[in-house]
Amino acid sequence: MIEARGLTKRYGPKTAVHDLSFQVRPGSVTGFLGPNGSGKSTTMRMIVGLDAPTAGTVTVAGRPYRELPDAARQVGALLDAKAVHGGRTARQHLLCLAQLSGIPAHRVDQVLELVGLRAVAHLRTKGFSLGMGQRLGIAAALLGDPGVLLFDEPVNGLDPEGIHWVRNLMKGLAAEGRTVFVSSHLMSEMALTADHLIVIGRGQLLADMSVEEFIARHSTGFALVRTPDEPGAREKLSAALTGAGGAVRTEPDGALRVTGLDLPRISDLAHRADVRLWELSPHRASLEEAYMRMTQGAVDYRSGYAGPPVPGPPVPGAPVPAPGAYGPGAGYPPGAYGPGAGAGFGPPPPAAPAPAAPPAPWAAPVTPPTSEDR
Ligand SMILES: Nc1ncnc2c1ncn2[C@@H]1O[C@H](COP(=O)(O)OP(=O)(O)OP(=O)(O)O)[C@@H](O)[C@H]1O
Repeated sequence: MIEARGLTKRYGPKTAVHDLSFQVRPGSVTGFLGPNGSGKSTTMRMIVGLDAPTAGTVTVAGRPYRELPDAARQVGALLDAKAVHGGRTARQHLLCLAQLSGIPAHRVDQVLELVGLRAVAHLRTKGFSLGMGQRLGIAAALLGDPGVLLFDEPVNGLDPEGIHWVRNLMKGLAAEGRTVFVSSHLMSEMALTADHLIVIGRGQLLADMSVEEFIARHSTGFALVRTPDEPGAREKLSAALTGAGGAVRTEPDGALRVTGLDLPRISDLAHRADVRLWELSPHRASLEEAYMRMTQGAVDYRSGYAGPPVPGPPVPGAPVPAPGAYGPGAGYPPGAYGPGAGAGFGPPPPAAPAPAAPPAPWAAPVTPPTSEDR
């Protein structure tokens, strides 16, 4: 188990991690999610003693990493796959690490096989592709057969087959009872890989819950309501909906996004307010959208292109939804989207976790690089 308490890291005036407290438990994959620069790598570095906390503590199996007896056999980490001496072969690189930690040489061949690099073990790592480098980093993390594993963005640079392999590897390691902590900035990836999520933004904890709970809380239904472009129509409807207990926001395209009221009620309220409707359709927020909404105030680096619509500001006069307005029970009643619930209902939530993959054949062969790569 990994346990952080009030963990804080400041670099001069910059607070990279602020008062983080969480536990990462054995037997499951815990996803560590946050936008770029949110403090994931800093947190992981503090877990393995590469950075000292400014305040607070973080322990592995009850002790700070540096006080762990035989730490290399207890904790394995992939933090920076590029931190490899390019002049060494993959096997030499792992042998050096093994010797430093008193790990027998035969374990090197085991992990090379496990990560699918056996065929290229004799090649210098400077010719390795990004994906091969990631596999080598994963092999290094597995060398000591540790009970606690940390992976910082392990699918970076991997092709779909490699991503699938990493996913199964993480799940397999957790199924063996290990503690698996894996960072990513992709909610969609974590929804498929992790059992539990720790979400941070600007170094602070935003969510700590199971993936199931995250889905239950954030994949709530909402209705999109569109009125003709008549003066005051939208405002009149918005007032009627909020008066009836709905939460209303304006989408960038002018549609109203309504939670807390079912479709027939919205229709009745519109009728009573004498507002015509051009659209009344049910939707579900995707997990990616929920994650973006959760972290949008905590993004350090934003592109000029705003991307897909994130809910806009509340309609003038409409109350801002209370915390939890989008939470359990705030959307349509269970089954409102189910079979037979009505025509024109939207698609199911797109990012629901996939069924567990069958036991993984972890070793996946890698194509050796061409001579140009070397
Ligand atoms: N050694 C350092 N000196 C100064 N600032 C640092 C240092 N390391 C990290 N930071 C800053 O701390 C913040 C958190 O960085 P960190 O690398 O931990 O984030 P991250 O969530 O891992 O980001 P990414 O997903 O982009 O890797 C950033 O603003 C970063 O610039």
